[in-house]
Amino acid sequence: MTVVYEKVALIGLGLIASSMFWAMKRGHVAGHVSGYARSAETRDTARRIGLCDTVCDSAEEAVKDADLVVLAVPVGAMASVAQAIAPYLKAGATVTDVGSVKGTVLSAVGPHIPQGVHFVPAHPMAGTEHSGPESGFATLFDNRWCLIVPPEGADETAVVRLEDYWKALGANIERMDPEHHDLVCAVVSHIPHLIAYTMVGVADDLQRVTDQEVIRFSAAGFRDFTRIAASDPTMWRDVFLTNKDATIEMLGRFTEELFALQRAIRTGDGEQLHAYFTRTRAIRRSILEAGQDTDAPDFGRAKVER
Ligand SMILES: NC(=O)C1=CN([C@@H]2O[C@H](COP(=O)(O)OP(=O)(O)OC[C@H]3O[C@@H](n4cnc5c(N)ncnc54)[C@H](O)[C@@H]3O)[C@@H](O)[C@H]2O)C=CC1
Ligand SMILES: O=C(O)C(=O)Cc1ccc(O)cc1
Repeated sequence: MTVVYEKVALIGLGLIASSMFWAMKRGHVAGHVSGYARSAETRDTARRIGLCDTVCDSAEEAVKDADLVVLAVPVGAMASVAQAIAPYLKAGATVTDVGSVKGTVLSAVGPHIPQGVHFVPAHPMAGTEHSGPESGFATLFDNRWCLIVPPEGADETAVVRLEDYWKALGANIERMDPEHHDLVCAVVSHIPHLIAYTMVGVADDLQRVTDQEVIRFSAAGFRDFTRIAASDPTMWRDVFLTNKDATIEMLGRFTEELFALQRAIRTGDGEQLHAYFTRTRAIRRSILEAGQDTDAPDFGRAKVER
């Protein structure tokens, strides 16, 4: 495979950045990868496991001469990181991010990007409940979607180059506008996480009256919820704080449906329940047919060979 960017800088060295690094190495997608993480402990870990060609002690040093700068920090930290690196960006470079929310990133990061530097946000629709520099693996993005969300008037050559980069990491790409992105992600990712957090919280409350039975007898469905509810608290706090409108809107629809099902149970309307569950089963089948089933229970996924 050919090198898409000669020098790539990764800011934030967690699950997504480390997976990008291993995928870049696998496909020879970048000539040189530098990395920076805020904590000295993360930088030490990165050096120990060979994550990045150079681990820098400042963001300034990491982005120097970079053709692509990837912001891979929680959404709430994107703007301050962009502000800090702005004076050191090379003319003609591209800044991208991998944040789970796009409207806020565009409005908060965009103003910090200097003239002559391209800004092309992106969002890989792939992840796990694990975080940190040791959780990444090269195959994370294989056959998964990466949504590309260019601001109005973005340079087409820079956008296509970033798309080529994500394809080289194994992903399929699709362009979206930020409002649509945030609505779609509220449905397919953000609300499901909120529901998982709530279900596990309810079970934890109940545990106090059921003498550990929730843990002892937990069935597969509940275990799937606990996997999702083990996701990084900082990352998910930021997702809900920055995708407020779409999540509130979708949560409203969700509670309406929940009340409808509650009513069907109370009134003994088996037909309605059966019809509903038949419809949702078909959705699962269509996901499997599309080959997007990498979220099936697999508690050892992060141990996949890098
Ligand atoms: N975890 C997932 O499944 C997915 C996450 N994302 C997005 O990717 C981004 C990164 O997520 P992960 O790699 O999972 O997170 P992570 O928690 O594994 O890594 C985050 C990194 O950012 C650093 N960081 C945190 N606050 C910072 C700050 N204020 N300044 C500088 N560095 C800071 C941390 O030290 C760490 O190195 C987030 O914006 C998240 O929304 C996107 C797709 C999937
Ligand atoms: O682990 C899971 O089930 C996920 O849903 C991963 C994920 C988390 C956040 C994103 O913005 C995209 C994908």
